[in-house]
Amino acid sequence: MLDVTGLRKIYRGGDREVEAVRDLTFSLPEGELACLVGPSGCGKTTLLKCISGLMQPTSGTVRVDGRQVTGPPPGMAVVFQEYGRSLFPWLTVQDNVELPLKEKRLPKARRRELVGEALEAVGLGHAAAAHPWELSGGMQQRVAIARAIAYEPRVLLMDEPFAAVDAQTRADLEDLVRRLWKRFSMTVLFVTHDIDEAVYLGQRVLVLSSSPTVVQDDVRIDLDDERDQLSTRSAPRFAELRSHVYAEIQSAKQGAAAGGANR
Ligand SMILES: Nc1ncnc2c1ncn2[C@@H]1O[C@H](COP(=O)(O)OP(=O)(O)OP(=O)(O)O)[C@@H](O)[C@H]1O
Repeated sequence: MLDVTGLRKIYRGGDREVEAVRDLTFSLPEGELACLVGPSGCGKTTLLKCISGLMQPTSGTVRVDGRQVTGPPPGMAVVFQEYGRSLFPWLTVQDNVELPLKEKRLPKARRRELVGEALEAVGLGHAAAAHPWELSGGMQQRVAIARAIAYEPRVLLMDEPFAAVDAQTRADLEDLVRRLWKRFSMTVLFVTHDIDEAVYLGQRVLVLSSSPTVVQDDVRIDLDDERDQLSTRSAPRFAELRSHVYAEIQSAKQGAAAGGANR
């Protein structure tokens, strides 16, 4: 469903060049939930911008469902970290969620149906008439998730979506993402700084090296599909997987400190 091949991105400004992403290749089959972790500044956001067609790579290709991405692809939705800036404060929750569906030119009755279903799915059916500034941070992020879901995406990209919410809300939102992923059968690429979050959520964790970036490791998460914040996180296998991913990230950082000698 998502194929990234030989992706390279160099930022150029004046006489300065930053090679943010060197050579990234990976594929996500339809319906997979994969997490992407890597040291700060390794190019995670750059990668997502290239996948979502917001930015052109310097070389390499991104394909969604076999079609090369040259602009925002149909059937893809993105949830960003900064929910406060991604919702329009002058629109109600209902209108925020409905806006992309108007762009899609769906008839009003269908729009209302999708918005209602998405808000119910994130537990905000009661808040349709509220404005974003009347909601807590966690609720605003659920509105952003509802807006993405209502769009009926086949591919959902999430860029550190829970970085700004408290730990309890974060755990609830993680479980929400897994429920929605199963219910709507989407392909999900979830970017996070948090190793525990990546292992808890993903079927697979892609570990990126430090900049300039390559895929350092691709870890299959062989935990039980039914996950639970208490029992999954206290399972011995969870601890093994998290230690493995942690060690990979440390080695990526050391590789960078020693002159970028990553694989
Ligand atoms: N517009 C830009 N112009 C020049 N350099 C940039 C630009 N955007 C990002 N970079 C550089 O590219 C590299 C990767 O940045 P990016 O934001 O993609 O990393 P990240 O992994 O998302 O970071 P973090 O985990 O800290 O959010 C960094 O060295 C950054 O300084």
